Amino acid sequence: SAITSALFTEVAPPHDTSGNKVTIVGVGQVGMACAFSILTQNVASEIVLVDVVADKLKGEMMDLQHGLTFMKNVRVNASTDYSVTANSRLCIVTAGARQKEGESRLALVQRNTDIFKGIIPQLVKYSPDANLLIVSNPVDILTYVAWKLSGLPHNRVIGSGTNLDSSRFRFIMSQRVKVAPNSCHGWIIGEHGDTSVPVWSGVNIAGVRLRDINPHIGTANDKENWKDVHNQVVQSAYEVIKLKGYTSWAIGLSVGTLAQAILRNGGNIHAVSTLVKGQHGIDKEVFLSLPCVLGENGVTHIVKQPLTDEEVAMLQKSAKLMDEVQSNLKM
Ligand SMILES: NC(=O)c1ccc[n+]([C@@H]2O[C@H](COP(=O)([O-])OP(=O)(O)OC[C@H]3O[C@@H](n4cnc5c(N)ncnc54)[C@H](O)[C@@H]3O)[C@@H](O)[C@H]2O)c1
Ligand SMILES: O=C1C[C@](c2ccsc2)(c2cccc(Nc3ccc(F)cc3)n2)NC(=O)[C@H]1Sc1ccccc1Cl
Repeated sequence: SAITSALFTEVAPPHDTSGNKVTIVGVGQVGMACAFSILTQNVASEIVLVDVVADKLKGEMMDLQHGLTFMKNVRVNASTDYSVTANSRLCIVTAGARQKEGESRLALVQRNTDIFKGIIPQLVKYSPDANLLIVSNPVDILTYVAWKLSGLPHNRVIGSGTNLDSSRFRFIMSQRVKVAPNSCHGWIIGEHGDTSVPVWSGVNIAGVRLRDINPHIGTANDKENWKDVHNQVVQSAYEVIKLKGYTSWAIGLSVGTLAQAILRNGGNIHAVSTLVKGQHGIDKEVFLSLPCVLGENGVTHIVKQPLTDEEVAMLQKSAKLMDEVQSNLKM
């Protein structure tokens, strides 16, 4: 235009894509909480939103764009056409149908698997070198589905897994101990949701294991009933659903932290869903959460936690059930 040609002398053609591009598929409650968390944590230089509902997609894009004067160097774009996602370093998938009251997990899985058939191949077509971060539920099975549909190496297909479960556990623990949640340490592993596995031997404050103080911690005959902390992780998820109808802020902050570890090649360790075949005697191709080292090549290491026979048995039970569900899926 007359103004820009009066204003600028072009020196070189600007690149139309930036180095730290993150795509988020699904601009529902979770997807937008992830977008806002990534925006405010300065994780990406460009955020691209994709959804099938064009009006909602454009509205969410505009609403974020109107706040960019308060941010430093980040751009926001959106389209229902996947070409807008080209050269993303990380693609986060929150798309899918929400669990309906009383809906069986298997019904939800097939519905979301069918949705993934239209998403995952498109993401890989335009960003073959990206990491995929799956959030949609049931997240462990859908991370397996995404891996199979993507053809990517399994280390670059990650599920948010028990990262949210673990953050709820640490918060609830912090309320008991009355110190900051990030000073309370504990790892929930295995299958995300109702059947997750708390590793009581690792629950600690400043490296002091609570089990060394209370040897019965996590068992039925523990006077302080610490097992209830894990029960509350599950109950609180249902309570939030009952109170507000969905969950968003905690999962959004969790995904922002995972994105930061991946995009900054941080080497941070998080409980995320990864291919666990060969770990803890699991011989099936299933994705469960274990403490993983995260960087720009996805999951580079899995921490070999010493587990009790009971903890191993719970992981193997989840692995068996998920393998059965996966074998019944029409991919
Ligand atoms: N892993 C976790 O810890 C965790 C936590 C909370 C929610 N979730 C899951 O995240 C998912 C999203 O939850 P929500 O509350 O945001 O649901 P939502 O219904 O608010 O949003 C889902 C979005 O996906 C979009 N969508 C549907 N089909 C699509 C397609 N083919 N392509 C692109 N977009 C599509 C919808 O238009 C909608 O905007 C659910 O599966 C939920 O269970 C996971
Ligand atoms: O995985 C989800 C999806 C869910 C959810 C909640 C209870 S079971 C699944 C979620 C998000 C959005 C919609 C719904 N709907 C819904 C869930 C259960 C139900 F019976 C009816 C509707 N649920 N909300 C969540 O916080 C997370 S984390 C979570 C869930 C169960 C145990 C422990 C954890 Cl850490």
